[in-house]
Amino acid sequence: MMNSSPVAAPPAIRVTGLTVTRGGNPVLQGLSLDVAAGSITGLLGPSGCGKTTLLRSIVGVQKTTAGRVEVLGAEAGSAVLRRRVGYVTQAPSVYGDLSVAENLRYFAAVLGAPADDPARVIAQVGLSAHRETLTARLSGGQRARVSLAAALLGSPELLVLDEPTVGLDPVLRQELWQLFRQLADAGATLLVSSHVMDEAARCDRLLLMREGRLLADDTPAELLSRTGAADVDSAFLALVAGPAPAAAHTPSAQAPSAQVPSAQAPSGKSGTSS
Ligand SMILES: Nc1ncnc2c1ncn2[C@@H]1O[C@H](COP(=O)(O)OP(=O)(O)OP(=O)(O)O)[C@@H](O)[C@H]1O
Repeated sequence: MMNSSPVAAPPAIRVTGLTVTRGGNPVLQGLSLDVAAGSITGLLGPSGCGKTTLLRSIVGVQKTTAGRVEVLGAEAGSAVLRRRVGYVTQAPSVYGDLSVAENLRYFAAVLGAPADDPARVIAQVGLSAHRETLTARLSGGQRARVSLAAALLGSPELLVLDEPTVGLDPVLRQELWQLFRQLADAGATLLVSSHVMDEAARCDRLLLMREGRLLADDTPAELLSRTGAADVDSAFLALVAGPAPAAAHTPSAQAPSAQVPSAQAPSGKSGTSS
């Protein structure tokens, strides 16, 4: 007889027992989580809780002490992931002395992305009117969008975005979240960190972190109903005040693994560091 139960798609990211120490301090403490493919997952938590460190571990540029990080079925940082993962760091990593279009043409050439990709990604981030402007003359928010555009080159399957909406006005934030949704609808997986809790409602799933541990891994609706809170800010406070953090779930199956480190980073930064 055929088994009619649906087969769960493998997660885009699987983190198992991840421990990271930076400057002698434990920053991530045995973190386990899955990120579903084709969805937007928000990574939320107060400044210093370890969000960037987790994202760096996922793109393979962070030295880890223990545990395992698998991305799209390969070991985080594997060479095979170079064109499949886009990463936007908090600091825009583009050249100030090149125009927007020159930056994008340069990164497209480095990545071997299609020749018409620069124009596509410039339009996606709403910078077509500034394509010939020197990047150093752009506002902070515009520069951040050039960085985002670079990460969109080659249409990566996974986008890891570290606080992509910081410093943007509400209209631009809304437009970027619409873009994130379009990308997820087209099948991409997005992991987006933020400490703006009101962005949480735009995500399919939320990972709430505190002091290197996972406080919650829920949909926005589950998080609110579980805590009885009216918004994510209050839910976070309720969880902090609660008796014990929700246990981080342990993934039940292992995805296939692969080899060697290095991830697509617009700045061309590579290698791991503490
Ligand atoms: N290069 C480093 N050396 C030593 N400790 C570090 C280093 N970078 C970060 N840390 C420490 O690691 C911890 C987590 O930092 P991380 O940048 O991951 O936090 P975050 O949640 O992303 O914060 P924010 O929201 O402010 O960006 C912090 O306590 C920070 O002081």
